[in-house]
Amino acid sequence: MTKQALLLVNLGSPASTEVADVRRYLNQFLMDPYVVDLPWPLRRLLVSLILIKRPEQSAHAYASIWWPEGSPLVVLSRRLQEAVRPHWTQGPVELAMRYGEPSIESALKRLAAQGITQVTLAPLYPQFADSTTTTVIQEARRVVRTHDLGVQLSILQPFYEEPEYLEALVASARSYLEQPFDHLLLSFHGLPERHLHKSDPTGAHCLKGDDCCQRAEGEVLASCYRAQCMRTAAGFAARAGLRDDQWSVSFQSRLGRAKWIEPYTETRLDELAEQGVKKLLVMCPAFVSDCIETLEEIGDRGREQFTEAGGEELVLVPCLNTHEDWVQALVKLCGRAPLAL
Ligand SMILES: C=CC1=C(C)c2cc3[nH]c(cc4nc(cc5[nH]c(cc1n2)c(C)c5CCC(=O)O)C(CCC(=O)O)=C4C)c(C)c3C=C
Ligand SMILES: [Fe+2]
Ligand SMILES: [Fe+2]
Repeated sequence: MTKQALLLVNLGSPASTEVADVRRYLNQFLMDPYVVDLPWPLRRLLVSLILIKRPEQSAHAYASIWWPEGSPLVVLSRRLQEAVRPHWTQGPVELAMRYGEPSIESALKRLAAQGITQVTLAPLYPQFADSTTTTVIQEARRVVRTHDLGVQLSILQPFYEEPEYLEALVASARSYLEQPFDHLLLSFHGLPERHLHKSDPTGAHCLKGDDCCQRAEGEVLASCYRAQCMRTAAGFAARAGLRDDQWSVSFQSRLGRAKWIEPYTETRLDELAEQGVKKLLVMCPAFVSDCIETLEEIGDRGREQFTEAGGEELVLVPCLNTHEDWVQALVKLCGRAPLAL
């Protein structure tokens, strides 16, 4: 029987916390036209400006969360790969990173060298964005085409409101939700507003009115990152049995001067402390593996900001990582991935 390989793809990290490695990683990441979506000369100029100070700051942040085995994101992704292996019986399970190593190119070439012709590509992002999902798919297609690998791709679709994903999220958070808390903040990675307008197929829906994301359906929902985040949050809250006043949504990791989607996590942390929230739970459902954005931005800086603003305790709920229910969910979702045209 023809083997069906599974290729899990996460974002990637620098090779080490050395400033030079962080600069190389940030350059590859930010020069991706799906991430900084400006014409090449402007993108080159802007990224070069960012690369003056950012590598040093980011290297410092990475050093504060780095594990003896390496970057948490890469280590946790490897552990996920190992956990998925025994359940994916159709063929080999490979892991790649969109930026840095192991690359999508090396993983696909390795599979093709084993005679694999069918690959299920799994971008590990629950919500769709050009800067995550599209760039992974395009890179995989480029590699297959350029190296004439003769590989046919099936592609895991954004799973932001798939019951298996939401139920795994609830199971992974259960022990935290059972303890007393004042509020749950669901903090998603942010996105420049411009990216939403670009992927809005109607050109007239996104960011029009306070409830455009709640109203999004069909092709608008399929391409709106913010609307998908709202669906994840509402689906999670309903399954976890939370009242509407017990939770809210925010967006973190803003970079540069452009307007990013709101509300900003930084603003919400101050507001919640001012409103008298003492014990705050924070979950980050845009990330399936803990990484610098969860461990450092929320777990370190966010915690400090919240307590300085008057809060008492910020508890970071771990990402899905290798939770058993998530492993089972991922295998099921990947098993249903449609063949790409
Ligand atoms: C224009 C810049 C960025 C966009 C757009 C963006 C979208 C985006 N990113 C993730 C997931 C992750 N991002 C991570 C780190 C990270 N992101 C940016 C910038 C943009 N992201 C930078 C510069 C960095 C590096 C860290 C830093 O210098 O601050 C990570 C973690 C990587 C790690 O090694 O731990 C993840 C994961 C999503 C889901 C997303 C769009 C929705
Ligand atoms: Fe990012
Ligand atoms: Fe939208």
